[in-house]
Amino acid sequence: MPEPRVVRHPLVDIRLTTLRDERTDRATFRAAVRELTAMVVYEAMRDAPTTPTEITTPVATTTGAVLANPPVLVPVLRAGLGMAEAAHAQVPGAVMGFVGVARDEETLRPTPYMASLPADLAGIPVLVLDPMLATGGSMAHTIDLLAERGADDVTAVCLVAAPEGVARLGEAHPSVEVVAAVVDERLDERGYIVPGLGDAGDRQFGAMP
Ligand SMILES: O=P(O)(O)OC[C@H]1O[C@H](OP(=O)(O)OP(=O)(O)O)[C@H](O)[C@@H]1O
Ligand SMILES: O=c1cc[nH]c(=O)[nH]1
Ligand SMILES: [Mg+2]
Repeated sequence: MPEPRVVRHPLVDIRLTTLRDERTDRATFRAAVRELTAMVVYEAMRDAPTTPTEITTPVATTTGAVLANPPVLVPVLRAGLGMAEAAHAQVPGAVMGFVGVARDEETLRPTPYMASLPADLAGIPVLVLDPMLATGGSMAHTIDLLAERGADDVTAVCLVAAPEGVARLGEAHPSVEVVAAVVDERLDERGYIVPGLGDAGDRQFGAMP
């Protein structure tokens, strides 16, 4: 597995600071998730091949570009839902699939509850959207579902990743690339990323009763 690709930029750093700050309210947190997602998806698509296309401007004809192989976007519910619109805005032609998985906070194992994905993903780039890569269990489960459908070009697009999750993905799915806004220090004893930002789902949508 390649080293995770981290987006180094002051505009990334200031939004990460907003996300990390416990005083940030829900609406501001969601806005920072959207803004940061645009930047991380931009980086994740850096090497996407394009096909030349002839167009005419008001002044002259010229050669433009279209994506040769648009990706499928797969937000992981709930927290990844906050990334979906911003990622779609970057890649408007993308098809979107959905995976629902909640981590059992006792065992830290992923509990799947839904999947709505294209049946055949062979040869199609897939960007999985989840703000948090902690133990890596939720992402590994999602990529298992994609692999069952033939996916062979998967990128995990995260905002905050832990070294433990990156390592686990490297073992379970060595060909998967991780693109993140930051790789933090470690997990704590409850499986939370340190320093992290807390529970990304709760901070966007509220704690589940
Ligand atoms: O790498 P892991 O140890 O599996 O943890 C990461 C997962 O935890 C969070 O979701 P959560 O389970 O809290 O569900 P939610 O999005 O509904 O809040 C996060 O969005 C990831 O999906
Ligand atoms: O720090 C963490 C770990 C898992 N899920 C989150 O939302 N945050
Ligand atoms: Mg959560």
